[in-house]
Amino acid sequence: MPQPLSSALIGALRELARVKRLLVALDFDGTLAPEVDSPDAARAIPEAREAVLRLLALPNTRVALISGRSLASLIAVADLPDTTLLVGSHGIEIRLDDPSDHIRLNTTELEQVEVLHEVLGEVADSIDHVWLESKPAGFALHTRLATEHDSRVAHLVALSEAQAEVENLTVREGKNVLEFSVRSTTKGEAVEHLRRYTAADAVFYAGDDVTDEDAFAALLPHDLGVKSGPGKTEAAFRVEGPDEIALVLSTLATFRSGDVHEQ
Ligand SMILES: O=P(O)(O)OC[C@H]1O[C@H](O[C@H]2O[C@H](CO)[C@@H](O)[C@H](O)[C@H]2O)[C@H](O)[C@@H](O)[C@@H]1O
Repeated sequence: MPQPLSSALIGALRELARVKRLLVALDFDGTLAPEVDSPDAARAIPEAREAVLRLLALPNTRVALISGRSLASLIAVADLPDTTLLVGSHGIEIRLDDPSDHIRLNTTELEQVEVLHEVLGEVADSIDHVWLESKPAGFALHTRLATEHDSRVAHLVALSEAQAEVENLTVREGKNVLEFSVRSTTKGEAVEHLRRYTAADAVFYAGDDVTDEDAFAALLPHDLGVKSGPGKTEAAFRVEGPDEIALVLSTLATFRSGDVHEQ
């Protein structure tokens, strides 16, 4: 059962629902989907999925997922209609309305990915319950099931060895994960890109992790940011987790369908 939303948040959602063109941009893990031990097993809770489908069906309303996952992994776990705009790998991979667009790494980047694979693979192989998730432009070193000590060691060794081998590496820390990428983009840049692409008059963004802070920072005064769960944030509002995010999204869909009919 979700916690009720504050009246301030309900008021802000009512205001936001009135704009002509709205972009609803959402993080996936920890926001629509509760955290689980195996990334492949993560799914949006039914109420969140239902609310996303309602928003997707509304006119002048675009829905985007902006995730740290690779695009392929995001497509598999999100399982949403093709009208959903998708951003994977923290902004590196983008699937808009033309699905034929794919990330192409240059020769140097491809070599760097290979070096990273070797270095990080050795770290993962040598520490219990540490494993490597492969992405087109890098890797996520997962330590969720490792002991706290092993996790710290894995992060330290991986960081120093990867940085020694690959120049200008982008490193991001998430929940029980350290991510290495040979390209540098942020969820904030993704929000800006999607704002232009959809010609949105306002943006709603919800996210739970450190990398979502780039997206919150890219919001403008008339946009609305909602943080899912604990941790420092620049978002204007915070709710407890995916159950409450689902309620936020269904409230937005309800307001927006009313406002859309009045237009
Ligand atoms: O930007 P997001 O959509 O929040 O994706 C961030 C990372 O999510 C996945 O890892 C996290 O969720 C897993 C499933 O709940 C969990 O097992 C892991 O500990 C978390 O770090 C995904 O595997 C990563 O690639 C994403 O970058």
